[in-house]
Amino acid sequence: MAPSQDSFAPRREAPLFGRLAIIGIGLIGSSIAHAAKALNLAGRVVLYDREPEVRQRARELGLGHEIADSAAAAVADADHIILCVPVGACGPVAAEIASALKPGAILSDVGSVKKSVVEAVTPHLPEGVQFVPAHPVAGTENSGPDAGFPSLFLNRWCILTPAEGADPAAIAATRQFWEGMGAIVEIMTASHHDLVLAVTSHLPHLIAYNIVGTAEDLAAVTQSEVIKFSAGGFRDFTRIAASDPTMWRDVFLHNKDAVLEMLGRFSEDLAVLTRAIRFGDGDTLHKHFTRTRAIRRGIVALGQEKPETEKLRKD
Ligand SMILES: NC(=O)c1ccc[n+]([C@@H]2O[C@H](COP(=O)([O-])OP(=O)(O)OC[C@H]3O[C@@H](n4cnc5c(N)ncnc54)[C@H](O)[C@@H]3O)[C@@H](O)[C@H]2O)c1
Ligand SMILES: O=C(O)C(=O)C[C@]1(C(=O)O)C=C[C@@H](O)C=C1
Repeated sequence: MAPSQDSFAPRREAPLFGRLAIIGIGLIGSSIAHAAKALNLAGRVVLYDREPEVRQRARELGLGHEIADSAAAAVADADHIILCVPVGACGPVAAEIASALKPGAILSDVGSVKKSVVEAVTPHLPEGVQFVPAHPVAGTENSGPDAGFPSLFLNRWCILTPAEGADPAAIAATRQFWEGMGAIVEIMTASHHDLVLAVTSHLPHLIAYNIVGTAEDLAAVTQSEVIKFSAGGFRDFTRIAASDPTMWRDVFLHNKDAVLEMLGRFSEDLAVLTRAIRFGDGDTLHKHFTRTRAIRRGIVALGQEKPETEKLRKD
């Protein structure tokens, strides 16, 4: 059974926004739709996706209050608009909806990369529309309109990266919206966001994509036993490596500099471990593994580990 509405965040008595428009009905767009409707964060939740079969599925699932047939129709008269499309599509979608945005509206997004999204969206912003970029650091390896669930953002970070001088009221409303879905909001610059996420999210995905590909390439040598014996660490990598190819292609193309910087550091550190193994330097290995174990325990102590959310999802 899905968690009851009140079990993950309190329902608002009065909606925060009159009309919320969500462009892109995948994992994140459908999760926001579930939560915003259940928690009364918006009086009317309108969704649009460029794929007709996704719109059809969203209707069958009863997502939001209405599925629009064009992006312009979805955003017309909307107070808050969230782009939930792959990062490479944010600029083109902003161009598509620009003339339909009403003055005073707050435009936002959920992209996993922030600097390139800001650069792509800002030139299309009409006078009187505020852009408050957001990135909920919450997700799964699943995509599409069936993948969403309302408690996805509960106790997870949501990073806002407003430009210097952005309207404080628009930032405050965006913060309230994400806090309303149970997220913990932090504000930083887009560049800093991209550097931090390169190491905490983008690099781990690249490593997972790489190791699963390598194992597959070695199938002949291992007699395909990678699949049979993949109960432990490798299985965790396969979950991550099952993440959406379009989304992750865009992440790496749009956070190139930060990912390459972190990949360089990663390769240097890997060389140190490689040397320790080659020369039987157990002390170096033991010290390193002790340090990383402490990091994991710190994350668990901070409550940033996922099982809580996963559990809610399965209930
Ligand atoms: N998946 C995650 O774990 C996760 C977590 C946080 C943020 N994000 C970010 O959220 C965004 C969406 O990711 P998702 O996982 O929901 O992806 P998804 O693949 O589940 O959904 C994306 C949807 O966008 C639609 N779309 C693509 N281009 C479009 C366009 N031009 N106009 C209208 N619709 C369009 C697609 O048809 C698809 O239905 C991405 O920018 C991603 O970086 C993802
Ligand atoms: O848990 C997962 O499946 C995720 O990959 C989620 C994850 C992450 O790296 O933490 C992936 C990309 C998003 O931008 C935010 C969250």
